Amino acid sequence: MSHVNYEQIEYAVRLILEAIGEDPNREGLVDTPKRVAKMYAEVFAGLHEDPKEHFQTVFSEDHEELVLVKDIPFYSMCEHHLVPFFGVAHVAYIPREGKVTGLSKLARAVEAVARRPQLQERITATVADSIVEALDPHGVMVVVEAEHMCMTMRGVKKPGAKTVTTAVRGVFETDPNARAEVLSLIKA
Ligand SMILES: Nc1nc2c(ncn2[C@@H]2O[C@H](COP(=O)(O)OP(=O)(O)OP(=O)(O)O)[C@@H](O)[C@H]2O)c(=O)[nH]1
Ligand SMILES: [Zn+2]
Repeated sequence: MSHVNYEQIEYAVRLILEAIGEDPNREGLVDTPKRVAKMYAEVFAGLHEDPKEHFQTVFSEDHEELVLVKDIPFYSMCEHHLVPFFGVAHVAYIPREGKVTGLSKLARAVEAVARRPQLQERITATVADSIVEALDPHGVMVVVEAEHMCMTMRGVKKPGAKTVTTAVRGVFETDPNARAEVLSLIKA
């Protein structure tokens, strides 16, 4: 179910078009408010989603070694300017006592958290914390690399600049070798 108020977005977009000096009734723009409402419903669909819900698929597999899903593409919207930032997330964890989740669920959690007005740091930390809470693993490490359109197409205008954020929990906080292993696997 969508929590988005389509009519309100349509009304607001019409106002913005007027405010920039456009004619919202001209042919090319007449359906734009509707399209934008539909797009916002899609790109903000994760707002009321709890990423932990995705970790209900748990396999009792006796694997207490590193699991890394890397290069998970994501698109999000920066909460300051409501323009996209996008890149890849790498999610690593070390399961405890047979609590191994489905690999796709790590990507689903990234997707749920990215589809909100966001900060890159918050995506990184929320994904890590949701895995800790749901699976109680030995450790979690999340690395996110992204390009922010608010830094490329406007403002400081630095296309190509990449922001890298990390969140480490459990053994990754205390063991530099564990962190180094993940980083070398991400680079490999
Ligand atoms: N920490 C953090 N900052 C972000 C993120 N996305 C965008 N920003 C920054 O948010 C800041 C907002 O700064 P403000 O000074 O309030 O807004 P502004 O005048 O539009 O800033 P400029 O982008 O420098 O033109 C900018 O420095 C953006 O680069 C993010 O995910 N994390
Ligand atoms: Zn921004």
